[in-house]
Amino acid sequence: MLLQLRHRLLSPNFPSLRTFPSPNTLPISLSLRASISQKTNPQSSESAAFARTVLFIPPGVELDEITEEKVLPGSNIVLGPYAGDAKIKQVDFVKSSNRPKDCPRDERPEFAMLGRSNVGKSSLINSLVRKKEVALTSKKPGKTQLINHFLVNKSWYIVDLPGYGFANAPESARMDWSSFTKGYFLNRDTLVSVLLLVDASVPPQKIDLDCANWLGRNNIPMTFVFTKCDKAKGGKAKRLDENIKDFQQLIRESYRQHPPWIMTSSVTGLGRDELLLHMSQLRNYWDQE
Ligand SMILES: Nc1nc2c(ncn2[C@@H]2O[C@H](COP(=O)(O)OP(=O)(O)OP(=O)(O)O)[C@@H](O)[C@H]2O)c(=O)[nH]1
Ligand SMILES: [Mg+2]
Repeated sequence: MLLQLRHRLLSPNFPSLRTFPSPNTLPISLSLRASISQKTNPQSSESAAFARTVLFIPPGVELDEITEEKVLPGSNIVLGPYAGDAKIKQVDFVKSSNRPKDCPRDERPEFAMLGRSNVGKSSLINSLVRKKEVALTSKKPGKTQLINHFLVNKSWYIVDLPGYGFANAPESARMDWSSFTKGYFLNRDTLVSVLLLVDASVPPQKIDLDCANWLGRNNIPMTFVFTKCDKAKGGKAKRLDENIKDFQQLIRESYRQHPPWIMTSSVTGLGRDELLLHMSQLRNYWDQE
């Protein structure tokens, strides 16, 4: 069912098949929309290659239908015919599990929040559902310790996970990541996509790239969600844009097609509606397969 989608999202890079545009045509994140309007001319094979490698083109969209308006602001995501039902009317906490096998088994589709401790996973959940304390957050890393399932509109799950890369959490509270990753990510048939959160206010971190590469190698669909994009006041705006661009450049070295990415802030709500639309198109496609 997911194979087709997974394939579209994550084609591991084989050097002989590289179709990346030359570096000077690569867009930087904040000027992506401008770049697209200059380049999405369906008559040109260069622009088709550009669109295919840089944009996330969901099922049901033909290359020659893509216009600038169809790309969600602050992202590389093209909106397709499966988008809809992006409003959150109800959210219910269902359960906390400390083992993957204790997670709900009712076949509803789910999205998992993954990323370093303190990157803003729990905050993003609260922002998406527009409630302050559905998921508990903290200034101190290591707040979320269990697998938490939240049921949205009685039909799909958002899953809050403990962060990785926080060495100072007490041993008893720390997750065994090797058994967790195997147990959860590799066997969770209802996982529509991982939302891999990356802090846009710091330069690319090896642990995030390792995580992305592990997901890619295992054909687990992912969307990169850049967090804390409000931390861009004054001179920091350029730095934030450079962090995102540098991260994307590193990812591009591993993928023939770029996975979807989007810029967000849980403080200002930036990217919230766009991310919900993206999740709706992945979910609706998943549902009908
Ligand atoms: N400026 C800013 N701060 C944020 C944003 N998102 C989260 N934070 C802050 O970052 C800190 C960590 O947020 P959490 O949501 O608890 O992070 P987490 O990824 O769930 O962390 P763990 O549960 O420890 O893995 C808190 O102090 C948040 O207020 C954001 O978009 N902008
Ligand atoms: Mg958390």
